[in-house]
Amino acid sequence: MFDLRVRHQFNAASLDVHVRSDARVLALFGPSGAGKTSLIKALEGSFAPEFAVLKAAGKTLLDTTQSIRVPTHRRRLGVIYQDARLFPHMTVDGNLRYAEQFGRAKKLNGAFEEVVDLLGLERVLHQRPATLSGGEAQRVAIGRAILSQPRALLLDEPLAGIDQARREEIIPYLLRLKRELSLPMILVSHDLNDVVRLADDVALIDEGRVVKQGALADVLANPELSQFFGPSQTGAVINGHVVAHHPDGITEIATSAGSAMLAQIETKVGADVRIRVLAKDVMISREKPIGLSALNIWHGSIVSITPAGARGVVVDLKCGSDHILAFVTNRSLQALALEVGAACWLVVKSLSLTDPQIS
Ligand SMILES: Nc1ncnc2c1ncn2[C@@H]1O[C@H](COP(=O)(O)OP(=O)(O)OP(=O)(O)O)[C@@H](O)[C@H]1O
Repeated sequence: MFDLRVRHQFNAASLDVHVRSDARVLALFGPSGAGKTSLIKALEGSFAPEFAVLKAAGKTLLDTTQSIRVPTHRRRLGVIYQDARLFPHMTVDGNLRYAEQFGRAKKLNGAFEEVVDLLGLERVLHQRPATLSGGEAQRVAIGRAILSQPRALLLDEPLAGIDQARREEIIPYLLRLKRELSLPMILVSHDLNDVVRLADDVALIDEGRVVKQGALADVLANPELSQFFGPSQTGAVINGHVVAHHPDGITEIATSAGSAMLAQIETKVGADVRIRVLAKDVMISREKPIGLSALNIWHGSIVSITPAGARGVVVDLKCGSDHILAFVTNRSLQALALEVGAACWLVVKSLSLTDPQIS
């Protein structure tokens, strides 16, 4: 749905990227100054790179080799920035109707009500932007973008200016958009939690280059990238579905690795979830552990062992059809005689399973 090629030399930095994705939600992830915003600006038309071939949802928006340059106002991209940028003198209703009216000549019957409902905006329709919380303002900005009937949504750090509690409030709405609208989206973020919850594909960008791109689970399970993610963020994502909420406050999730138990979540029984298993939270045992308080004990075999810094390695384990990464010190590597092909038991404390969300 996106094919984005950009080359540009700034004074002190250069950008040379080719990002491709057919997924519903593509995340651009990387540190500050990596080049993510420049890519979004090139797409929306506010930055003209020296070389670019930009395609979104089947339409070529810019091709410097063929002098194709769709004017900004005809690119039909809904862009959502860190700040909501609403018209301050209009109510929420006015902001949304403006987008509906000027977005495209053809008004879609029922679309307004549907978007208001989708984003939970009924209660604030008659308020002015100054009286909205950051989360509400962002939801209005998203609604406004959708009502202009874009070919794609570009979300440039939409949650960056919002405190954690409000972020938790917005993410379910973004997941709803993803589920209910057939609109390709690009999410720019430097927060891996947001990427894990929303994206299907991810492109890792650093210093103006693509470090890696592909399906989210594949990229996050790549042990070579532990240097990029760092010791606290390295970890695989596995998919599962909720099997039961037990009376003792534990939710049980079925995964290909086995049952995963975690502190109760609100997601309905049967719903799909994603679970992030951080490499620092996984212990390895050669024997089946007994008498441990940890609730998640899975069996797997070692696929690779990759050096990660001076003190340890990242062990890639295949459990069922999933890959799980574990940080292991060099001392434990020796003591357990870990090697490729060895069968192991993995121990993950229930509370270490993080960020389950509807996928
Ligand atoms: N107009 C410009 N003139 C000079 N350098 C620029 C310009 N725009 C971007 N850059 C440089 O290009 C690099 C990429 O910037 P960009 O804003 O795209 O990064 P980013 O990944 O979006 O970072 P952030 O998350 O901080 O917004 C940076 O080194 C930045 O200083």
